[in-house]
Amino acid sequence: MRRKLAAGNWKMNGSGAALAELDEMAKAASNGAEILVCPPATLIGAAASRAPGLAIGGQDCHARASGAHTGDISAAMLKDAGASHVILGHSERRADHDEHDEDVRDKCGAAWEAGLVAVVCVGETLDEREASNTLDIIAGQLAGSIPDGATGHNLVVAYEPVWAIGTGKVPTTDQIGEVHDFMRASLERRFGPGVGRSVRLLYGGSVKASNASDIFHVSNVDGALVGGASLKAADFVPIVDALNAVSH
Ligand SMILES: O=C(CO)COP(=O)(O)O
Repeated sequence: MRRKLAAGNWKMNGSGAALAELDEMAKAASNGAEILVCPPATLIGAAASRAPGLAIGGQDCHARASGAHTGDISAAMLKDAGASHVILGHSERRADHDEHDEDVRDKCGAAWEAGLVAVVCVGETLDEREASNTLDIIAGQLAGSIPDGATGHNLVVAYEPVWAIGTGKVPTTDQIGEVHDFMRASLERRFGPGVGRSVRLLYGGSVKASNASDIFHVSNVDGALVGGASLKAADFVPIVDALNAVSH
């Protein structure tokens, strides 16, 4: 059985005052699903101290352990600050920082070296979907962004269609199911059935309380990676509740 995971990506939002939101989120953490919050790096230490019942993650790490990389943060530093997870290869990093699959793969290796769980993001653009290239894009990103050595403990994969992020547009449940079943089969083929079946697969892109339940009933959806609706406990906790209400 894969433990369900509700993950929040705060992106570049939140100052110290936002940490109060974690208190209500932490209360929801005893009901089954694991809850992961990835605040800006400046808040990781305080978030981890304030809400020990939540998993706390970074939103990126450098591929190297240390060195002359001004402004960057290593995986070991995230771990030292209290993080247990790190989001890697988010489409905003791929677009804004010119990150490619090889970069994500190197960062993933660094995350594992530091003992962090990597939440590797994949997803097609609207042009790619309209050209019927979605599964090819996902196959390439999975193969290129995940190093050998994945396990159900060190890897989570998030399917985030770029066109669904922050837009209010959500794929149909059939479209989500097609990609998630495809990702499951790809992981089983590459890493073997045991590992392939144990890696958790999240859907991300305009998840809200109103659509969460339908999404969580899709096969091979083990949870969500939530952006805007993870900033406030009043929005995020109902999503966690919807996840806990699903029995598959
Ligand atoms: O990018 C996302 C999470 O990583 C999704 O963002 P939204 O939930 O705001 O669409």
